[in-house]
Amino acid sequence: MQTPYYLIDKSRLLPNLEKIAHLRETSGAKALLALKCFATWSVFDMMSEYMDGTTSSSLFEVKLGREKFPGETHAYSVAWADHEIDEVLASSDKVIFNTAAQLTRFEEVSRGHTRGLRVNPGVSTSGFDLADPARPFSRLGEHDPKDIEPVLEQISGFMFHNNCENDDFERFDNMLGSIEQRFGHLIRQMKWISLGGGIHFTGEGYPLDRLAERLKRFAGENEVQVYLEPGEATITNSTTLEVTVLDTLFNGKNLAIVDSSIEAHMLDLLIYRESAKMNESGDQPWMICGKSCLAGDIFGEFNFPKALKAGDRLSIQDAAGYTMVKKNWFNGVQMPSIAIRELDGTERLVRDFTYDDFSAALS
Ligand SMILES: Cc1ncc(COP(=O)(O)O)c(C=O)c1O
Ligand SMILES: NCCCCNCC[C@H](N)C(=O)O
Repeated sequence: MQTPYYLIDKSRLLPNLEKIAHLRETSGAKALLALKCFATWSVFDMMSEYMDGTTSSSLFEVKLGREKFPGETHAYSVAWADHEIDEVLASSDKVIFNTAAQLTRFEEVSRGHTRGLRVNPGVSTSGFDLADPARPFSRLGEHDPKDIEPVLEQISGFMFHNNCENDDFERFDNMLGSIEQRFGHLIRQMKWISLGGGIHFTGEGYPLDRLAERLKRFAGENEVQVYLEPGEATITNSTTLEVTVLDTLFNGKNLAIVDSSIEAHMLDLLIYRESAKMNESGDQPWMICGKSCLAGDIFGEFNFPKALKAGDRLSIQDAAGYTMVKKNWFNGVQMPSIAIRELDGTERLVRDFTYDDFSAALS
């Protein structure tokens, strides 16, 4: 297959899905895939056997969830536009408003639909200001019980999303405790509560059964159906970005230029200033660089067993979350195709991109 391409390996996706299924069974919580993180629908048939549906951040994600992923479709957006709301309602099972003002604005048109409100608990686990829903002056949800009380009658659920790559169960437990302390009297008047995404419960060594027990207790004590919205936890470590070395040079360090671009194909790494991951080792350090014009288009520095040369194939690990949904045509760099490795080891191409797609993205 011609590089670059994202390779979704079902045998690496499966263990995550099995953990999700275990959590659902033992806790009673429902799990919705957060499409903002991963929306490559060619594997939705498999994922939907282990999950309850999808949640969204826009009208188009709502429509994709409804069209491609069997099960429940939750519709959330930071703000719905007047011209969107009819389609949002037609394609969703629940609509979640970000503010009481949006709920009020669309109260009449959404009457009869299952409705919820995003609540911002004011605490989060994000180490990144950029991804911290509880950052100062956050626009993400209502934070004051006084502003929520007047609209309580119109809703049956809340959505909290305040975790970010949180692999620390104690921290999750404490934060849920503080949510109960501050909003418990309101939660107990609801039928369902979504606790959002950002819990790294599919990670190695995560105490899944303690999480299940905590969620079950939360659901029981508050008499609510719990939902989780895992994005990253669902697809972590399932996918690689397959690239080829196009050129090498030396400028104080060994540099290899590959047929991909961090800015175009793994943008989150650049945004959050993180290195890509590679399963390589050896005593030869190489900097792996992208082919866009951006000086800092660098995937990271890795050790290899021998010198790299043009034509070498490399696999960049953990390339599913917030990659394919954010890929772009910067510099007109060839957009990676998407391929799937089936459970029997066979690989098939499910999407490739051509000059026509590049041209059609603009006018
Ligand atoms: C409301 C909501 N739910 C779920 C998620 C998914 O988070 P993660 O991919 O970290 O699990 C996000 C991330 O932005 C979110 O904002
Ligand atoms: N790896 C660096 C942090 C990634 C942040 N995750 C994506 C966004 C997140 N779900 C959010 O709540 O904004």
